[in-house]
Amino acid sequence: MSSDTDHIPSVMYDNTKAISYKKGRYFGKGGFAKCYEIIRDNDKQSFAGKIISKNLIVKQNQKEKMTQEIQIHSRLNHQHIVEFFGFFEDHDNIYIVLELCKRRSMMELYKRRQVITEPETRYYMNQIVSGVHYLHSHRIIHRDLKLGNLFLNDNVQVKIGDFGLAAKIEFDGERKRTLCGTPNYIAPEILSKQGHSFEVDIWSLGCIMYTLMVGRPPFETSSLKETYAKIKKCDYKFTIALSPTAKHMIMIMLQSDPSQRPKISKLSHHDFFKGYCPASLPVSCLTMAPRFDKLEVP
Ligand SMILES: CC[C@@H]1C(=O)N(C)c2cnc(-c3ccc[nH]3)nc2N1C1CCCC1
Repeated sequence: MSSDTDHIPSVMYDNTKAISYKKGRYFGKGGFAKCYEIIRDNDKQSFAGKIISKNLIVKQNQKEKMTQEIQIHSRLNHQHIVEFFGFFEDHDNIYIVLELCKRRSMMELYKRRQVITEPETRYYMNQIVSGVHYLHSHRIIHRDLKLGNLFLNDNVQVKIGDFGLAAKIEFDGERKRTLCGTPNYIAPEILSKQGHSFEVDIWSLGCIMYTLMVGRPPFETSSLKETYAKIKKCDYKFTIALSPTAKHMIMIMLQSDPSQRPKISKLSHHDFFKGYCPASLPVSCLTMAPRFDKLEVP
């Protein structure tokens, strides 16, 4: 609930770096945060600001989660991860300064297009897999990979964001037991509290690829309880014809047994990526299906 005690000033000061920002247009809510475009005064560069009222994070564990998100995100540096520019606070709020992704996220793309072509799916999955490979090689699990966290910049490049549920694997073989929050594409081992690790992100990637190519999430039903039952039984069907390699790639990611799912390093070599993959996509692809003249040689 948005309490009206939130006071978000029109000018925000980062006293540690002596930088000030002007508050721009409102983007919407992201968890506890109210999100705005913020414009840096000295060079007029625009950023995405995540502004969290201190009234909302009073409990110790909420403070710890906030610190964990900042601690994890601030150390990341990759072409397909949202850039983290810094954070600061004043009496009322905590401010997180992030890369502005002008084309918002793949959720908007999905809402406009419903389904996308195989070449487009290769283009997006290639970038998402590259970003997740970086995370896993730095022992970070994202744990909430979903279309709304896959941001798009003006060049239609994917940027993985929102590390609010992310965790660091501290030692080999560590299985996380708790997850405070509800991931959108939640893996079966989280539901059955078996302990979880990197494999949950592979499950989410399977859900993302299925949703992009079929036009709806694999386990969607009218109630959360029913959806969880389908996830536990791994009960999903392909209701439209996909190419054999696309179907195979989705199937190996959507396996109940986490140990059977491919590691992220293996995924990038899957046969699915051997088909035509555009080097870039025009912004028109966010609203209309493209026609690729380099169609696959039969
Ligand atoms: C700041 C939070 C979140 C985010 O993490 N990023 C990187 C982001 C970037 N550009 C945008 C952006 C919105 C409109 C143009 N760009 N939005 C971002 N969001 C949205 C804001 C509302 C929910 C999640």
